[in-house]
Amino acid sequence: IIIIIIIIIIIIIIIIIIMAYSYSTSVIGIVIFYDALREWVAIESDSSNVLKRPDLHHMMEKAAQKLRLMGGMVELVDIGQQELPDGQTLALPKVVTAQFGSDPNKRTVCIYGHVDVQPAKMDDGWATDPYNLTDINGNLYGRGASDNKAPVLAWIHAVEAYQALHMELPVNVKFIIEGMEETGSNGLEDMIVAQRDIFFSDVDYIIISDCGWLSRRPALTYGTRGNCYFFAEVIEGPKQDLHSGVYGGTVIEPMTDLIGILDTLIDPNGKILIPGIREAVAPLSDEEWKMYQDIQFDLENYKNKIGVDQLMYNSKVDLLAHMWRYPTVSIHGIQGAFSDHGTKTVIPAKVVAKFSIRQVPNMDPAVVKKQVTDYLHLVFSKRKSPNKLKVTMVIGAKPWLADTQDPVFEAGKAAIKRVFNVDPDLIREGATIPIARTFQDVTGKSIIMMPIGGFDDGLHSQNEKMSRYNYIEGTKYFIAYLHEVSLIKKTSV
Ligand SMILES: CC(=O)N[C@@H](Cc1c[nH]cn1)C(=O)O
Repeated sequence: IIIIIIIIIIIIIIIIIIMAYSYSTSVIGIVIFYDALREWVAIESDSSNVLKRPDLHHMMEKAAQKLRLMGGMVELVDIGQQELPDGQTLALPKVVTAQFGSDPNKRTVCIYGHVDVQPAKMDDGWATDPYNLTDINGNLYGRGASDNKAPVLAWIHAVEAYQALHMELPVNVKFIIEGMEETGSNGLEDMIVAQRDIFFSDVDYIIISDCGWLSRRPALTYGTRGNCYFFAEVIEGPKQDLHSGVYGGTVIEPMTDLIGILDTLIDPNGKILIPGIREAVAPLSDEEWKMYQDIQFDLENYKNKIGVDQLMYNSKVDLLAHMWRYPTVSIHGIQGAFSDHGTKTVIPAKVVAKFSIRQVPNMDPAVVKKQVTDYLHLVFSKRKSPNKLKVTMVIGAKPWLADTQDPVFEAGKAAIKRVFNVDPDLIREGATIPIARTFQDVTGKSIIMMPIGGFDDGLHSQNEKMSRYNYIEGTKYFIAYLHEVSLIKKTSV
């Protein structure tokens, strides 16, 4: 009996030691992850604010240094200058490239991410300082936490995990990290073209983790919409703003012309009225309909999340289809309009409408530009206004769509199954990641989007966050993916 008791005590002690060890290592792991994200979020790398450009340069240096310390072959690639509206120029943040391993017998993956952020200030309505990562109930709040600093770090931690365990990386891993994503990835396309036969020559797959899940269920993303962004200016009206009491009723008002033509873009049921746009859209196949049907998505949750009682469509399939694979027109604003508090009785002399049309297969931004311009001029001419209309397309980003049968998606599904023990949703993204299509067109490589962001992370909004769960489990998922993607080689070579 004494011997049995001693054995039981020894077993209990061993169990306690193992539990204490695993707890302390997981705590250390969490602290390391947390500290890394805290340090990155603390840098106000807002690419839209020229005054923050030194912070952005610092952010790129910091990312490069992190990869250097891990033993990566790192370069900071100069991508030139940005031309500002006032004609001045400003150095673009360098693009960080890094490489871990160059074994020709292994697959090579290239991780794309960005470390610039959208603007954020307390006055916008943040509950905590946007640049001081704050942990509340398992959520890490801070600007850029989800978009895109934690996902970039999660990929870095995945490589670190192999290193910490003294395990050989199963694939060669490259990184391409930019600092201008939030303002249109200036300079990156030229860099990709220039590096096509150099940096990208041995890359098999390009991975982007710059989007989110649709629900609590992990997802793989196989498509994004593009975007054509227009300015419609009504000009050559009065030479300056006028008093509406004194001049109202005597002049043909630019704002009335503008509102009149804007109202002809889309009807109240969401039907785009510009001839040719709807006709170009690839039809919804039965297979696609079935895929949407199987996706976990709750319309009531969605309504609650955005705070509306009624949506444009009442069925899940219709809603998802209009979110991902049909075009839409959004009117964003009117420059020159009176928009302040108060009751200024002004007739604005010159107004510029900003609107955009999300692009889907098989739309072509060059064709859309002509369709929109011709249509608006026709509608405007019918008004017989003495004012002039000028239409310009300032962004023309194409949609991206991947083949979900590509082995790169099978590897993603297997990694999700391994870590989360569920089959992922295969989803599309209504927003635009212009560089995805550039990667596809320029390099010809397979692209996959592997989000780890939550559906409620508040990207670009107040109180952006990344949950601890998604950050940590997301890192495990990336570790598993590097393994799964290496198996593609074994079966197909
Ligand atoms: C991911 C994301 O939010 N992308 C932006 C990019 C964009 C498109 N047109 C202008 N900017 C988006 O709005 O989709």
